[in-house]
Amino acid sequence: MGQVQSRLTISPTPTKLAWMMHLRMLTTMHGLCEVRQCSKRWKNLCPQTKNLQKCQMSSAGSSEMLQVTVDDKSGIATMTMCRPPVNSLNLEFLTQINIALEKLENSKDCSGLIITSKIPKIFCAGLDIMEMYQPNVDRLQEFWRTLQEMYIRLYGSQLITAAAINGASPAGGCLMAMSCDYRVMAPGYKIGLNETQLGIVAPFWFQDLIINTMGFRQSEMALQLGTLFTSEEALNLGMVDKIVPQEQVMETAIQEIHKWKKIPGFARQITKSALRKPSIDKLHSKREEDIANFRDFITKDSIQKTLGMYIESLKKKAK
Ligand SMILES: CCCCC/C=C\C/C=C\C/C=C/C(=O)SCCNC(=O)CCNC(=O)[C@H](O)C(C)(C)COP(=O)(O)OP(=O)(O)OC[C@H]1O[C@@H](n2cnc3c(N)ncnc32)[C@H](O)[C@@H]1OP(=O)(O)O
Repeated sequence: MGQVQSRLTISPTPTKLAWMMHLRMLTTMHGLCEVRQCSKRWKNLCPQTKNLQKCQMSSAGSSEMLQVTVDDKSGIATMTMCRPPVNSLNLEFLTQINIALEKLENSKDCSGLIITSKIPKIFCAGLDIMEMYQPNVDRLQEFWRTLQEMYIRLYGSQLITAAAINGASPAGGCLMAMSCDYRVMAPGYKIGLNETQLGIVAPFWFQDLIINTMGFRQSEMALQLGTLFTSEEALNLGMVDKIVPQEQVMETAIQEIHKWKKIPGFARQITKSALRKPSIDKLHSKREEDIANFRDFITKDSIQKTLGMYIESLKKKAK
């Protein structure tokens, strides 16, 4: 077990150096645990368990935001989001997700990943709107880069990935789910890219992802209208692959990954990469431009006003 953990440690190879420096900068800026400290925690925790390895990847004071377990019999990892109240994705949370994705990707003992939520009725509420409202521009840009990173890692993962969608999944939550290979959802929730309803625009890579998932015509309607679909509508459109009762969502995701594991891994990975690489390469080639577009768009007075009104409407609704 201890050996398994040490293989999950991020090593500073030249290809990873830029990413490490980026993480270091974030840890310094935002008080997150250092990568090496995270690895140490992982090492320290795991020998205490038998089949199930548990890793707390959170910074001190925000423990359990992200729980990662790896079943060492099946090699299936589960990443459970628990950032109350609604698992919204802020800079620190995204950074933790990226660290976990990198570790799992590099682990020889992990072959599949399930992403799910611990918060009742919520999978993920998308981006933390507070990151975009009256922002510090440096942080805003870093936030967007970190979101791009999450998409690149998850959509491009060699692992078999499944979203166990056990609650609402608007916007960035939908992005996360659609970046997986398979989506199983509980009935009665909403999912979709609702950006236009907030007065903002889903960037080109969100658009590419939904088009890749459910085709152009349905995507152009969904994107312009900012439609949030019921689980049943999402199934009919191909946005999700299966609906099962809430209590069967996890088990169904596990069974599905077992099914995919029967396919020779090398062939499956090359096929996945060939299908997804063009979209990922496109973002790679336009990354800085996309960050600048996001910054310029979000910091417009008119967009700030609209976001302010949206935040107010959410707060009123919550009362
Ligand atoms: C031309 C170039 C273009 C370049 C690109 C430009 C721009 C693109 C930018 C970004 C893309 C954006 C992606 C996104 O993900 S934006 C986020 C979208 N998310 C939403 O709209 C979801 C909003 N939330 C809800 O609908 C509901 O909260 C819920 C998730 C369905 C849950 O409902 P529930 O009734 O259970 O909870 P409450 O509504 O009472 O909420 C509780 C509590 O949480 C706060 N909250 C909700 N969502 C968010 C969020 N996304 N971020 C931050 N905070 C959130 C809510 O305000 C309540 O707070 P309170 O303090 O009042 O308790």
